[in-house]
Amino acid sequence: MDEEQPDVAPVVEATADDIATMEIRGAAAIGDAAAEALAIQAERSDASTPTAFRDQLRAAARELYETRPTAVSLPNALRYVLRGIEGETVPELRESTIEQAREFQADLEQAQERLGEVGANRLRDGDVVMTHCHSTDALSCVEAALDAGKHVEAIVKETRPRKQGHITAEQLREWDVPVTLVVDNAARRYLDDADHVLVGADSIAADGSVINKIGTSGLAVNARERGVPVMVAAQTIKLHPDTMTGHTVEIEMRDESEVLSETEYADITGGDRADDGLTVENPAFDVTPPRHVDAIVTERGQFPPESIVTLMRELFGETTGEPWEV
Ligand SMILES: O=P(O)(O)OC[C@H]1O[C@H](OP(=O)(O)O)[C@H](O)[C@@H]1O
Repeated sequence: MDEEQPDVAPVVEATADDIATMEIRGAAAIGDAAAEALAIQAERSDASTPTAFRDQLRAAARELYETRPTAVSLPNALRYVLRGIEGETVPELRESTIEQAREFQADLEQAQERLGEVGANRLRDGDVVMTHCHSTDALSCVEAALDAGKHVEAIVKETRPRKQGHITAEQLREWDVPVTLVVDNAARRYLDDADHVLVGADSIAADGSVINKIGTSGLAVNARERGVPVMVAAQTIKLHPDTMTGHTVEIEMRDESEVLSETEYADITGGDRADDGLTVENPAFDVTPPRHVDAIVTERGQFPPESIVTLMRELFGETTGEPWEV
């Protein structure tokens, strides 16, 4: 007999869809949205028993989890909320879920602010940062430096295929930071004008590897060659606990349509959609080894990448498992 699927609020499905299509994007924003969706699921739950309530929440968590595989802020957010829930009755569980989600969201905001202050210490008055993609953690370092009265300029990489560099440029211009926008291929040339490479992270592995937007690793190699320090801004929810037990981080492969439009595809294949000889690969992230990273800046201070595992153990212990296994 088929078991009945627990009811998941439509808002959870909508959030999952927005994460998958990148309407909601950026590791911190994804974690925040996931916590919010669980809070709304709890608020709107029609469960009549505590077991049914928990089943619904677990189903919601699964749906959110299955959207994008690389940013660990998503499972970390789900774990934080689900593991903190207490109560014997449905109203108690409801209240506790909402409280946990709000606590997570508040911590997230505070952590980013604190991280910004830590990261700003690395930026001197007059420094030029080169950015890749759009990271709110990275930008919080610039914001804090500006608040401290420092002048900062930026070389912003466009970041193909989705050009999130434009979002970075927009934010920096709002803050009146002079911006030079360059295509990704021009990065090496402009590294000579940069004092720092400043990027965010979707996940940090136990060995200090940084998983971030595709193109970060090449940029870091070039920066090392040019003697430009690489600074990674990542709140501790970007630390990937599974990597402490040897798991690797899955790299999301996205649709080829982000790389080639239908017309471009047709131009290459002469109109043949079913050309087996043409493969388009679109990995969203890559892995930068710790030897190419100078510092990981978190709300708990800055760390050489090789020592990040100490902080991971302190924060997560050795526990792993799927977020809904509580
Ligand atoms: O959490 P914050 O610092 O905002 O962003 C962290 C990272 O998330 C983004 O991924 P995507 O654009 O969601 O694929 C970028 O790779 C960025 O560096």
